[in-house]
Amino acid sequence: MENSTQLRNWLDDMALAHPLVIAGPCSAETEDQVLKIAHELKDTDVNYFRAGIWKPRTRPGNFEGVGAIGLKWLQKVQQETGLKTATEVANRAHVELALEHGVDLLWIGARSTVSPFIVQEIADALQGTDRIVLVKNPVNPDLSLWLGAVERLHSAGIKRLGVIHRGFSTYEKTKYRNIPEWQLAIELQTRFPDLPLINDPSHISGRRDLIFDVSQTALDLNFDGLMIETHTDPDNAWSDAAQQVTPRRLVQIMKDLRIRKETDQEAEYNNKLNNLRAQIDVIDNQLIEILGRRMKIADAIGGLKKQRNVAVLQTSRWNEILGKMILEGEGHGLSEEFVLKMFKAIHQESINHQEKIINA
Ligand SMILES: O=C(O)C(=O)C[C@]1(C(=O)O)C=C[C@@H](O)C=C1
Repeated sequence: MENSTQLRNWLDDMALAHPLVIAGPCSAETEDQVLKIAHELKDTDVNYFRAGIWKPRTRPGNFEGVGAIGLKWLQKVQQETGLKTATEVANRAHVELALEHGVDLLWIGARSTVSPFIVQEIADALQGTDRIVLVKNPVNPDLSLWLGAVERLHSAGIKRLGVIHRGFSTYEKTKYRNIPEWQLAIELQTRFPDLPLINDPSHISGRRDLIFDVSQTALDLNFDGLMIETHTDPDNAWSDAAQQVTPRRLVQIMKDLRIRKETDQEAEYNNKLNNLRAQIDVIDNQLIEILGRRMKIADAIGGLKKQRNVAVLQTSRWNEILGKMILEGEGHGLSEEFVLKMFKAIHQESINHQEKIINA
């Protein structure tokens, strides 16, 4: 699959004055609940009403969705509010039922995207559909797996495609439920600049107080839309209670978000920008040159260690460097996270250099 401006036709055709908004409860619970939320979202920026019908849960025994009856409630949403509808599909039977019930947008969840077998089954069932199909990132940060799923749908003749960034599972304790790894979304945009990219701040955050900031970051990174879980009584939701917001809060979020344009033609802005970029170019070249010099010294250390048969990894020296550099970084406005990442990469490169020398 190649990038093509046609990939964004379905989104451009909507001619929206704001990012695409998909909102609604994590799960459809009852007909009343679905319709109540939909009516509250009717005259807002919301374009698609979402509700989970089949819920993939981490452990059995939790609420696993109301099943096919919920699709009838989504039809009522269309009739009563004029909102288009969206739901997750995870196998052929889900696809067939969703298509039969006129669901306008279908998405493949993170736990399905990891399995090429499941994705292929869904692609085959969707063959040639004109519905919009979005692919959530796989739970692990694997861009090829994510794009591979999109490719399977593309090969099945599905033209109205897009992706949803919902963050990635991690063993580490962080403030997020699923860490965003924004670099991956940036790389995806570099490879497929025209593939519509939606952010799911609800699953990244896992808690409602982070949703605004995650959404703003997404818009600052040129995302095309947001999928935000919305419930009239979030605390008593049957699934994902902590991360859902009320329709009122959603409206406020949309009002407060600053929507940025991709670029600006104004002369003075461009002059200043070019000047600053020229400064960055000079510094980037210096960085590369200086890192090259550091590696030459590492090579010399490798030579010394070879003579004396000493191990490459020197943990205490390494910890000493890290501690010093974190403090140094702080003084220059650099976060600990960044300094750690950067020095881990430098250390690894240094080890690779020495490995070559010591084993030559
Ligand atoms: O000081 C050393 O012994 C090195 O090999 C250099 C260096 C580094 O790049 O700073 C690399 C590997 C060691 O684990 C510690 C530090």
